[in-house]
Order: sequence, then structure tokens, then C-alpha cells
Amino acid sequence: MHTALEERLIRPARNINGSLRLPGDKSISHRYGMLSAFAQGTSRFTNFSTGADCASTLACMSALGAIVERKEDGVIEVTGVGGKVQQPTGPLDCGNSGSTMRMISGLLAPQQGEFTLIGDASLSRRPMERIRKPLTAMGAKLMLTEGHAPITIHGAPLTALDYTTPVPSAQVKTCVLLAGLQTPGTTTVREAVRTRDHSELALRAFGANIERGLDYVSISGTQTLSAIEGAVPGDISSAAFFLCAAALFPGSQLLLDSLGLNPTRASLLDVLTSLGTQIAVLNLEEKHSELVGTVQVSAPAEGLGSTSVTGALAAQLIDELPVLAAIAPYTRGGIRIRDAKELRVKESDRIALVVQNLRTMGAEVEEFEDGMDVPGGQTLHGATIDSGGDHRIAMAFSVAALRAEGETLISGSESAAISFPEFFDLLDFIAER
Ligand SMILES: O=C(O)C1=C[C@@H](OP(=O)(O)O)[C@@H](O)[C@H](O)C1
Ligand SMILES: C=C(OP(=O)(O)O)C(=O)O
Repeated sequence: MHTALEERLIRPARNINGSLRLPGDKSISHRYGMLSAFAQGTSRFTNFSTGADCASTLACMSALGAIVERKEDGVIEVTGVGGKVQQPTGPLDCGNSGSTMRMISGLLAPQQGEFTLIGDASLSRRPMERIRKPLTAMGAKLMLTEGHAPITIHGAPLTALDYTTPVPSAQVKTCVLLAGLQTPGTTTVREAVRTRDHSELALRAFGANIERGLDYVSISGTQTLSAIEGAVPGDISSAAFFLCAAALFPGSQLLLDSLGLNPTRASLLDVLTSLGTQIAVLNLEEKHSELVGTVQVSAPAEGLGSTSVTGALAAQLIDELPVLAAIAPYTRGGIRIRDAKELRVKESDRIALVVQNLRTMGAEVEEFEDGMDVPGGQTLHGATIDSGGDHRIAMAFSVAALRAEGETLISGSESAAISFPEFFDLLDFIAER
């Protein structure tokens, strides 16, 4: 089936002003959705992610026997299967969501039954060998299609594993932990760069026993999870678009409340600070061990400076790099990004698409295998942006468009709904024209 791409016109803005509360974090919602569906009892969440990716997770978990009820005001209730999933009647459709496919594979590998996981064209191009390897080492019977989806799993009892992840990936870490949860003995995941730790925090919240050190996390099997109630913190990766937009306009004032500020996710605030943006964090509290707070941003009168994102920082900021690169031409000194090769295997090749779209808007940019150099002090013009069906590219260039000369058309703008369906309405709300 071929569906026409939607186009969205973005006009330049004069300023960014406003106060917002954002929908729930996508990464946390995936984990709460998956774990509550697997646990014993009924869980209840407010501010669950409104994105299509988390809807894919919930749909897969329903097909596996969980009862998912959507109440008013973004509340969802999930009654779990109590540790044993049902055999689904057809393939589990993970849509566009790498998180869903990789994490559910770990959950299902030790379960009884046969499961097929499929995804859309973009997800079917993404690397899955990274989960096949550790799961196979645990004894799982898991077949890929030339390294990709569709994935077929013949569930079987597994043996515990001590695994060092070759690429920084919280999805792979979670996949192994979810298999370890159901496997006798202790399963350990070691990582050179500490990736987002929502799974560790969520597993604990659901009652699992997890041990962790600076560079490892261990889970002992077999454990039963119990239902929880909670509020999902606002999504900082969605907030990134508005934080970067505000940083572009001296005189802007943006306040985001109930925002997730987990230290493994909040490095963007440090990077924006290093560029000269003033950021205040207020009302910090913890919800199921996740830090939540209010963030107030205002841009420097003299414009943004320059910065370099490399090493562990690049891995921790991986989802925010497209928007950082998209605002880089408007800084005074430019932004250098390296060690971000993983960007090439996301929903699109995000290095290639960012470079292509920056050039379409008239920017000078140098592409590297693992990043890019974007010089500062540039003037961009409006253009037609190819989002490649990638939500973060569509939203990143909507932000770049706010400071461009002339209007910009975002082609494939509907992809924003993968993580942030409210994006364009909220952008209109805070952008003064
Ligand atoms: O665990 C998660 O929720 C995610 C981990 C990251 O992917 P990788 O695990 O592939 O690095 C990130 O890019 C993705 O948006 C969400
Ligand atoms: C890479 C992303 O998600 P996923 O891997 O779950 O598709 C993303 O949201 O930017």
C-alpha cells in the first residue's frame, strides 16, 4: 500500500515563549507497558506516551494475552499475564519501533510458543544480529531474515549469560535482562558506555532484584513481577526540539514541567549550557526512581557559542543529535559530532539525511562516517525537507526552519506521530510569529 506523504509548512518565528507539560517519555512507556503486561495484577499509568511506537508495544502485548485499557486523559490500565504469555494468533507487528522489536525478543525467547516479529520497511532494514548473538548464546532459538526482521522465535528454556555489549545500546541491554529475568542463575550485561537505565529502574519498581555497578547490571532469574501505579515523566527527547528552538532566540522563555531528567538522558541540558543557554531546574522529585523536574530555559543575548559532542556523550545524546546538528549553523562557532555511527542505523541514516537537508537549506557541512562538522555563523533559507519518514528528522528540521529565511516544507511530517503526535500543535503554540 502506498500512502501519500503529508507536507507541513513551517514559517520562521520571531521568538519562542510558553509553558508546557509534555506527553510521557517513550523509553519509559515502552518498559512500563511491557513489564506491566508481563507482571501479575493490574497496573495503571498516567501520562503514558501518545506516540505510535508505544502503541505498537501495547498492541504486541495485547496479542500476547495482556489486557490493555485506555481510559480518559492518557491513563492506561494493563492487566498482566503473570509471567506466561499466550500464543498469539498471528505475527507481532512492531511497526516502526526498534525498541519494541529488540526488547520483546528478549521477553519471548524463554517463553513457550512460537512467535514471529515483523515491522515496517524502515524497521525491517535495521540490524537485529545484535540481539540474536546474546540470545543465541543463552540457548535461544531465534531466526533472522538476513540479519533483519522478520524474526522467528521458538521459545525455549535458556541458560544465564555474562555479556559485554559491543555497541552501546539500551535496547540490547534490556533484551538480555528480560531473558535473564526468566532464566535460572545470574545474567549480567556489561557496557563500556552507560546507556539509559530505565529498564533497571523499572524492573526494580516492578519488584525484580537487580544488582548494578558502574559498568554492569545483573539480574537473577526466575522472578515474578508485580503491578505498579505511576506517572510517566515528560519525554526529554521530545522536549529537545523545543529546548533547541528556545536556545535559538535571545529573549525566549520556555518552561517545561514534569519533565524526565534521568541523568542517563539529560545530557542535552549540559550541552545547551555549554553553548551559553541559561537553564534552571526546579522542583526535582523522584517517581519510581526516575528524576522528574521543571526546566526553565532562556537563550543568550549574544547567540549560541560552539561545542563538540564525542565519545560517551554522543551515545547518551544519540536521539537528540539530529536537532543539535539542525541548529548548529545558527551558532557562532559551530558544532562537531563524532563517535555517533549508530545514527546511521536508526529509522533512517540520520547522518546522511541531516547532512542532505542542511545542504538543501543552503548550509555548509562536512560529513564523516561517524558524525559531521557543522560550521557556525551561517544563514539558511527555507526549502523542501525530505524527512525520510523519520520522526526525529521531520521535527529537527521544523526547528531549523524557525530561523531560516523564507518558508520550509517538511515532507513526510506525519512521521512525527511515531514519538510525538502533538509536536506541530505545540510548536505553533510556543512560536511567536
Ligand atoms: O532503549 C531505548 O528506549 C532506546 C535506546 C536507543 O536505541 P539503541 O538501544 O539502539 O541505542 C535510542 O536510540 C532509542 O530511541 C530508544
Ligand atoms: C531510534 C529511535 O527509536 P527506536 O530505536 O525504538 O525505533 C528513536 O526514537 O529515535
